[in-house]
Order: sequence, then C-alpha cells, then structure tokens
Amino acid sequence: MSHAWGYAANNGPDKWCDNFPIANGPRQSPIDILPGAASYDSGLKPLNLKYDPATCLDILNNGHSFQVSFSDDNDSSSLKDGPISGTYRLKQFHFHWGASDDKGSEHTVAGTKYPAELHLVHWNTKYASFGEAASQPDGLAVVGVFLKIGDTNANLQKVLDMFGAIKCKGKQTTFPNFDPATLLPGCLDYWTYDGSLTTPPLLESVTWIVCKEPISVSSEQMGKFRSLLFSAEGESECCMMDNYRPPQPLKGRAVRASFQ
Ligand SMILES: NS(=O)(=O)c1ccc(C(=O)N2CCCN(Cc3ccccc3)CC2)cc1
Ligand SMILES: [Zn+2]
Repeated sequence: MSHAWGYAANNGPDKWCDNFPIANGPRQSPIDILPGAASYDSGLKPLNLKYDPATCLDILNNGHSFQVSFSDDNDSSSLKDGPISGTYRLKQFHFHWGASDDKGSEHTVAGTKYPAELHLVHWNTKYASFGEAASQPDGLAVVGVFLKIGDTNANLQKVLDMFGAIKCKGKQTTFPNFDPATLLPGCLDYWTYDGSLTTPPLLESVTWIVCKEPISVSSEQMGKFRSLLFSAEGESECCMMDNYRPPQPLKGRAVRASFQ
C-alpha cells in the first residue's frame, strides 16, 4: 500500500505517526538547535566535501520537494571527516521551504526559522547502496544549509532556472555539470547530532551536520520555489510550499559544535 503522506492538514507531519510510528521515536529530526546548550567538541574534524560536477544527473519534482540526483557508483562526490568515519557518497540534494519568508526551514536555531533549508544527502559506502544504508543507524549523513533573505544567489539561480521543466509532480529533466559546492557557505562550522529522515519513512539513520552560516537567497527567488506544484499534470493545482517538518523532541540527545 502506498502511503499518501504530505504536508496538508489531513496527511501532514501530525498524521505521519499513523503509518510511520517511528515518528515518535527517540532520534527524530529536525530539532531546534540551542547554540548555548551545544557542547564544543575539539575532536570534531573539519568537513571534507569533494564534489565533481560531472556526477550531476538530473532534477526531479517528486511531489514533496524537488531533488537534484547524482551518480553514486564511485567516490567522485563524497563527504569524509567531520563527525563521521569512512566515506559517504552524495546521492541527492533537495530543499524545504515556507509559504512566506518567515518560515520554511526544518531545523531552527534558538527558535529562529529560516525561509528555506538545503539538504545534501550522503550514504555510507560500508553499505552496498543508499537503500540499504537508509535503514542503518550510521547509514546516512545529511548536510543542512540554511537560506537567509539577502542578495540574489546566482549559483542557486542555475537550479531555479530549471523549474519550467519540472513544475508538476513526476516531471524530470537532465541537469548536467552542476557543482553543488557552489551552494555551500564560506564557513563550514557546524552542529552535529544523531537523527532521522525528516520525511517518511522517518528512518533513524542520519548523522545530521547543520552549518552555522547560511547562504543568501532573494525574496524573489523564494517566490520561484513556491511556483512549483505538489500536484501532477491534470490534477487541481496545489503550490509547493510549507514542505517542512517542525522540530521534534530532543529526548536527551547531545548536540555537538565544531566551533567555539
Ligand atoms: N529531508 S531528509 O531527511 O534529508 C531526506 C533524505 C532522503 C530522502 C529520500 O531520498 N527518500 C526517498 C526514497 C528513499 N527513502 C528511504 C528508503 C525507503 C524505502 C526503501 C529504501 C530506502 C527515504 C526517503 C528523504 C528525505
Ligand atoms: Zn530534507
């Protein structure tokens, strides 16, 4: 049976526990990050991100967000060091955003919501595939980057310019030679904690790495995000917005900081 989960009142985050009881589990994401309660860990290494634009494949409207997917049959685009051991390969990146600029991020910082949040999804190569890794406690590492209203982001605009081809759920088009490193902030200081996927199946397999520094996005660019549709061609149009899960209980977890 396919689970028709979404972000509406009848199928949104408050209803996900009906089909995915792990929604009330011990290591759910996102969380509200309290910088004053995070403990600086001098043992945390700098993030070692290596991305090859040649691995960029396509862009897809999956009905919940849009995602840019990468070929992951070698380590050309991968994450090492930081809080993790071994090598994690980049699988895809996607975003979450709000109906207005005062909300949209999944993680919050001392209650502050950003208008959007980028997730770069990586899987642990000690497992055979993303799908296998997604069910393991150390299977995934997701780098989260906040978007903050400011100057137009020319690198992000390259992604937004593809939206005409993926307006509706299920639409996909090729997207060669995009470098996801251009979406990273200049400073890679981060918070890290053990968490989960923020969408069903909400698997508790994610080492979260949330960058302290946001990247910029203009208010007009945020409007472009909201021009995508949750709905498929021929269905009544439903604008894609507020596709974020609110913060979940910390349940005793430690949040570590890579910076003082
Ligand atoms: N917001 S986030 O936490 O960064 C996030 C990261 C990844 C996905 C993701 O790619 N998907 C699509 C399909 C794969 N499933 C896992 C799976 C389920 C069944 C059989 C194998 C793997 C996960 C959801 C979603 C959300
Ligand atoms: Zn996400």
